[in-house]
Amino acid sequence: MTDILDTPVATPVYTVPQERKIVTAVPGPKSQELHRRRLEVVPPGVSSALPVYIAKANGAILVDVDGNQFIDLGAGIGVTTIGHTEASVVAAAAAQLHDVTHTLFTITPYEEYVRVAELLAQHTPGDFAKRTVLVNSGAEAVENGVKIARKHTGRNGVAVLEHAYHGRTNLTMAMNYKASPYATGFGPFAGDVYRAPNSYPYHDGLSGAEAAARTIAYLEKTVGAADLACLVVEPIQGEGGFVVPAPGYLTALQEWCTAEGIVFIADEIQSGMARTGEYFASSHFGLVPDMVLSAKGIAGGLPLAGVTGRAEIMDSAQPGGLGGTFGGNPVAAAAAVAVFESIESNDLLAEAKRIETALVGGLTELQQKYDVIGEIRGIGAMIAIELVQPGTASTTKAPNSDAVNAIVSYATQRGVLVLTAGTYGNVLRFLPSLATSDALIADALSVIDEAFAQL
Ligand SMILES: Cc1ncc(COP(=O)(O)O)c(CNCCCC(=O)O)c1O
Repeated sequence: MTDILDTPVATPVYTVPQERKIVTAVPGPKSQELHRRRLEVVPPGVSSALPVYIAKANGAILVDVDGNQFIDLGAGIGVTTIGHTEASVVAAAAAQLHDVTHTLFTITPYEEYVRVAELLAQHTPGDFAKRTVLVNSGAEAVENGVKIARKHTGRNGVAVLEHAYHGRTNLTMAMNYKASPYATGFGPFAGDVYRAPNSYPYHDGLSGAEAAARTIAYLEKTVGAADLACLVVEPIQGEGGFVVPAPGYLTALQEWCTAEGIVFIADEIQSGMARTGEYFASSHFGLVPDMVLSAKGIAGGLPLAGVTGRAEIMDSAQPGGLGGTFGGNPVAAAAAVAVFESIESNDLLAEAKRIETALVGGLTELQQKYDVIGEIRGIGAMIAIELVQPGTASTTKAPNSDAVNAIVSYATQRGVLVLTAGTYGNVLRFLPSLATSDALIADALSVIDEAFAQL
């Protein structure tokens, strides 16, 4: 039998040369003109990390209106995981646009929604009956996961972890750890949300069992299991800085939840959909969540999110209790089917592992040169470096956000788009699409090497 790794993966055909190219100042003149227009009609609350206006995107490359080409190491914060304008996604969405663009699934359903629910049942961890409700955004998925857990348990309490991020709606703002810029001034916030210490091995030095005992003790004292509907956990914390918990931490939390009748919800909105080399990061930790939340990469750039859970939990919601006008839109659902098919046909789980090797190898070389690189962490194509003040990597590990900002600025001027993260803004995160070649990663890291040398 041919090993899947021996199966030739089709060489993708790109519509944009996969190379970095800077031909004007960044931002260029056309971007600057567009920015002037934007300031007249878009509030500053909608900020842009890099105010260059993108005219085309394909594979791992963004092309701005001035003809500059950027290596995109952010994928729109983990959305274009299989590559920008991936051919099969474009074809599936285009075909669907000609057939059905909208009916509202809760009025007259259509197959694409059902097919996505079947694929999520197949690829989320756990061999049991599952149900999925499709919505439009990650925060909407979190909101629906919480309300279904509350209905199922008859309890109100929502437990979350330090350094978590879950969205920008009223409930999810209350669930986030960092207030600014997401929540400042936007209160009052939803109640019955209880935040406990997480596992952050680089800083706490705790084993998974020790960190889990701390989390559980905190929740038992501040709210009590009997009042908790759910515990919502990112297997790898995204906006919090790609914090990978200590081995055993997450399964210890899940065991406690199971024993106490608390719904364990894995927020896989940033870590899911092949990003880490598994369909869902939970699999790396032996987790079988009661509910898995998906979004971002699921539809290749189109807005779609899923709440997938044990049938007996999901079926707690009364008929008509779940829905929304655009939830599971046919075009987004068709794109999602193409994403799942592309992950299989192009062996993208292996590509994520390839990218981990390329990124970790290159970043390890940089860490040997620059002592401000405190830790390299992450899994698959979800890798980050935490930057610390010089000389503190093995002592206080004091955050160094100035270095992060200087590196991002240097890199973007030279055609490499890399994103920040972390509660203290001192994390550089790498979320490249799985279409990013080793050569592009090496080129991008050479620019980041120059940036470190300039610090
Ligand atoms: C784990 C996790 N859960 C939930 C969400 C929220 O998903 P939405 O699709 O942005 O609502 C996210 C979104 N993270 C990026 C936010 C970007 C921004 O708003 O500036 C996440 O990472």
